[in-house]
Amino acid sequence: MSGIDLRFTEQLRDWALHNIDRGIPPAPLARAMVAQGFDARLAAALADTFWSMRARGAGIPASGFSSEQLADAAYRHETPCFAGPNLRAVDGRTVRVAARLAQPATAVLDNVLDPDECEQLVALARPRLAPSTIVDPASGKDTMSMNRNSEGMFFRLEENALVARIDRRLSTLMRLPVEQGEGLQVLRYAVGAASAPHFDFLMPVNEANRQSIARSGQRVATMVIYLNDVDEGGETVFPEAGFASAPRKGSAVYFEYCNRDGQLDPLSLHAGAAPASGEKWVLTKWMRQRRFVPG
Ligand SMILES: O=C(O)CCC(=O)C(=O)O
Ligand SMILES: [Fe+2]
Repeated sequence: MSGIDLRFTEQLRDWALHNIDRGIPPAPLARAMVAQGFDARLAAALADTFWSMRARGAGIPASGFSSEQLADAAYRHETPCFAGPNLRAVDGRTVRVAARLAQPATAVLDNVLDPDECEQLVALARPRLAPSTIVDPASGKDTMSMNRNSEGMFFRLEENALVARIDRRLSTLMRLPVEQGEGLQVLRYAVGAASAPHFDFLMPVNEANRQSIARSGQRVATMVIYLNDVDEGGETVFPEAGFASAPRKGSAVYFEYCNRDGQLDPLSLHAGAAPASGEKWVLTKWMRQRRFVPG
C-alpha cells in the first residue's frame, strides 16, 4: 500500500480494535498507550483514527494510516440544533435553553413536557416495563447487564394521542421529521440502578447493527426527558466531557453526535447515574438519518 504516513504494528491494531468494539472511546485508548510509553500526540492520532474509521464501518488498513485518514479522524462540529434563540415556541408552549455545551453539542432544555404529561407517561409505561437489556456491542445480542439495571418499554410511534403529540413536539424541537424518530422509550431506575457509559449511535461491529444502519441510517441525536424529580443522583453523565445533567421533571438533555459527513462524536459517551433515593424515570427519543424502519 502506498501513502502510509503513520505506521503501527499488527499487535497495536488488534488491541485497539478489540477495545473499540467493546465500546471504549479514543481518549482512554490513547491514555493506555501513553502509559505504555507512546508519545502523547502520536497516541492520540492513532487512537482517534482507529476509532473514527471503525465507528464509520471503514476497513482498517493493515499497517499504517495515510495523512488523509489521519486528518479526517477529528469530529467536525456543525452549528448545533439549539444554537441561537434561548426560547423556542413549540406546540403552544415555550421551551427554554437552560445550558449549552459545545463538545459534544448538548443543550439542557426546560419545559419540554408538562408535569401532567410526565405523570400520564409514567402511568402508561409502568404496567409494560420489562428488565432492560443492553445490546452487547460485540455480538449485537441483547444481554442482561451484570450491574443492577433499569427497566424499560417502548411506545410505538404515535401509538396514542399523548404519544403522538409528544412525537410531533420532539420532531419540531429536534428539527427532523417524525418519521425519522424511533418510538419513545421509557426507562425506570430504582435506587442503585444505573446505565453504563455507552454511545447512542450504532457501532457497525455486528450484523444486527449493520442491518439497522442499512435500513434507517445512523442515529444522529438524542433527547432524554426527565419524567420525575430526583432528590439525589440520577444525572445523565458525559464522562469524556466532564459534564452532568441533573434530572428535573419535564426538563431534558439533548445531544447530537453524527454530522452531515457521517462522522460520529466520541465525546457523546454518556451514562445514566443511579438515583440515591426514590426512583428515576426518563423518556428517550432517538432520531435517525432516514425514516426509521424497525427490524
Ligand atoms: O438515564 C439517563 O440519564 C440516560 C438514558 C440514556 O442514555 C438513553 O436512554 O440512551
Ligand atoms: Fe443513551
